[in-house]
Amino acid sequence: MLPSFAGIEPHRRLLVFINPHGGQGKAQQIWENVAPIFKAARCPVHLQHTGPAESPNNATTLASEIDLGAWDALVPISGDGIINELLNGLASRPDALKALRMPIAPLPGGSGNALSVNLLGPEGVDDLALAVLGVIKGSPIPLDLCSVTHGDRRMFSFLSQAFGLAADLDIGTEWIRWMGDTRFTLGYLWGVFTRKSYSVEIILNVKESSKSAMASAYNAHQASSPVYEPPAVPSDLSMPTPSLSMPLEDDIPLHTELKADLGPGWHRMRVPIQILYGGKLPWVSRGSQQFPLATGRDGLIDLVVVPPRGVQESIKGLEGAERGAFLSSPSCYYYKVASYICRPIGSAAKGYISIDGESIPNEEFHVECHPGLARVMSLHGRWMGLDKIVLE
Ligand SMILES: Nc1ncnc2c1ncn2[C@@H]1O[C@H](COP(=O)(O)OP(=O)(O)OP(=O)(O)O)[C@@H](O)[C@H]1O
Repeated sequence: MLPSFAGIEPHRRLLVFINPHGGQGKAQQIWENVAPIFKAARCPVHLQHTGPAESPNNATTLASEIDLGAWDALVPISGDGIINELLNGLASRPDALKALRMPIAPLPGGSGNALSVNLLGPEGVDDLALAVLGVIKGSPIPLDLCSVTHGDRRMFSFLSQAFGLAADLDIGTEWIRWMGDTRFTLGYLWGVFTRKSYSVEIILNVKESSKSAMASAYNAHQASSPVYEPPAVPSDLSMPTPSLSMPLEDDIPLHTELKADLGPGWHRMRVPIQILYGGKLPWVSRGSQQFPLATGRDGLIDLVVVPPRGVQESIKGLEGAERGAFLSSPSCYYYKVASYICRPIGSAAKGYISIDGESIPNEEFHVECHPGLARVMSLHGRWMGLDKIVLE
């Protein structure tokens, strides 16, 4: 047995979710291809097809009713939308903290498959056998979750919150999902040529804003990170509640321009932007490392803010997306925040807001990060970001 597999219980009991509608509609076929491997590994399996939002087989509803003692992992063959639904279903239970420790072990079956890219890397995500090995022999690692509050609704996000062009290119291209992740590039180009600016008020609790300090911390983390780490248990065992109810109008220094050097503490900006993108994991799709400084387990949200740019500069911004090259651009602002609020203003209040790739109503939303709430089955024991960040 490989040393990395020591301590892994064999014959995992797997609850497999198939979304026949996800991505290019290949989930069923993927299952038929991999089922013999699970049989050979003698993993007891139960298949569950998911249904759309209003159906009783909606993944959120299914996860809220799972018998936790009956399974060792949940295996969605889907995109990131079903993973978001499963996490929200687990989080909705009275025993949420325990339920969220049920590992999610994804097999990529959507169009973006960002969680799988983060677990296996952009090349590894094409290797289905590797993903299957992760289900059978992976180890659970902690996953920070973000609590997103909008109106009177609260949901959990594991991947990203997007506003401006970043949301338009995702939600606005749902109708061409058959293209796979090419739809994101086309959506970006479409947005660059048609809409350039979105007015927004951003209130953020900054922990770090120096790119070089963040890069050094990231490099130290990547160099020192043990491959297998016991899952962290959240210190607060009550479910976290939104806590952004402080008086906003008076107590926060007002910044009318974007600045790179925001000191620690609360800041407010009223600015036109092209992109506002918050996230927890390096990759948002196979071709795009939007949060290259994310370690996935620092209890902070990586927040990228891009001011309006011309067509040429915007297209240049695509260069090196797979290595997060935009990070070196002085016109892209990158912050580590504990929480933030986004308030679309004026005509921007008509655009899309995307949470983990799913659309929510366009209205003010609040985000805060809760470390280590969920578990994901990982073959490598860490997120597959760059080994080292070098600012260009
Ligand atoms: N049987 C079904 N028929 C129609 N829609 C479904 C069905 N099952 C689930 N859904 C819906 O599919 C969406 C999630 O799809 P999924 O995450 O698998 O793929 P995706 O959106 O293409 O992936 P990605 O996020 O990687 O782009 C959710 O909105 C969910 O409600």
